[in-house]
Amino acid sequence: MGKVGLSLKRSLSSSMLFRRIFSSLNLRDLPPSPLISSREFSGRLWIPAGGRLSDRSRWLKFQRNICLSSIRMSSAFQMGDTRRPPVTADKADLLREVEAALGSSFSLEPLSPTPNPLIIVISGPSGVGKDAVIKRLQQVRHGIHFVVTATSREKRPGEVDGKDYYFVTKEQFLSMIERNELLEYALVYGEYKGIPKQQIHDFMSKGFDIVLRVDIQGAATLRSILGDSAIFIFLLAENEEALVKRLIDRKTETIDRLLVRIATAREEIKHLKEFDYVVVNEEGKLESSVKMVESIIDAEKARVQQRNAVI
Ligand SMILES: Nc1ncnc2c1ncn2[C@@H]1O[C@H](COP(=O)(O)OP(=O)(O)OP(=O)(O)O)[C@@H](O)[C@H]1O
Repeated sequence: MGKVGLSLKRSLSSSMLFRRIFSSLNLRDLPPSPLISSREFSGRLWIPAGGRLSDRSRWLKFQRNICLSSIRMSSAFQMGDTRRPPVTADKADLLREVEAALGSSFSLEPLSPTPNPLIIVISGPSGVGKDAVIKRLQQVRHGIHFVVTATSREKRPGEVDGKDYYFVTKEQFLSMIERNELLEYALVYGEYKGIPKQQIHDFMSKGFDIVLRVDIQGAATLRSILGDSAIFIFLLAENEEALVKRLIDRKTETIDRLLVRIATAREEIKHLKEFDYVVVNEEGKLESSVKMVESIIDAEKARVQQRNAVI
């Protein structure tokens, strides 16, 4: 079958273009082509002579011709040509053509380096919701490891050894200090709390982000050890009353301990400016607080100058 060339002016709108092709070919009853869209036409299009296609096999042949001519057109497209390159139905063929023209194949290596694992320090006054936020964060986000803190305090109802804390005796804790196994430790309300180093090493080497939960005093110590290589997040309640109500609701505090925690919280809030971020954990809005922490982590992952925490 001979061929005639039909020159399509690029200035024609896409609807005009299609109307023109379809009216010349009498194809109104045929299904629309899955292979081409009117936007993809430019330059010269080849169609079978005669122009009347009445059955499906001829229609498919017609589509094939369009593809072939489109590939031919893409060969003619040269660097420096400001026209949009024609898009073929077979992207793989076009890709190979471009690679051949450049004389090298395209790399599949990521264009940006893999972000470093982060150390995220979450701190804030007692009862603000540190445990609650971290627990939920662990449920919704993969690739993070919450370092289980060792503590000499009594286990609270519902807490699980090795999951919430490593519950150890005071003697056991003191021997961990002696063996230099803790990144940081402190005596808080008469009880020891400390961060085992080994867990951080193990999980960072596997690419996990590390979440540490410490009180304000612990955060200050970690800042002196880690400097700007870690992210420091201060968790706050929306106001003092909400904070106290939360502590009362928890039913873990005697009135004396409550008073100590409130006085301490008032002092601790003054340290806010030493942190990188503040997240307000509003009453009944735990999910939003967790989302905010996630956003901070995501933004840190997108930093051009990555933090580089080394323990
Ligand atoms: N956004 C919130 N809305 C309502 N209640 C909350 C919210 N966040 C936490 N809580 C509740 O407040 C109480 C205190 O939370 P949590 O134990 O997590 O605080 P914490 O900062 O870890 O305290 P501590 O430092 O004393 O261990 C818990 O009963 C918890 O379920």
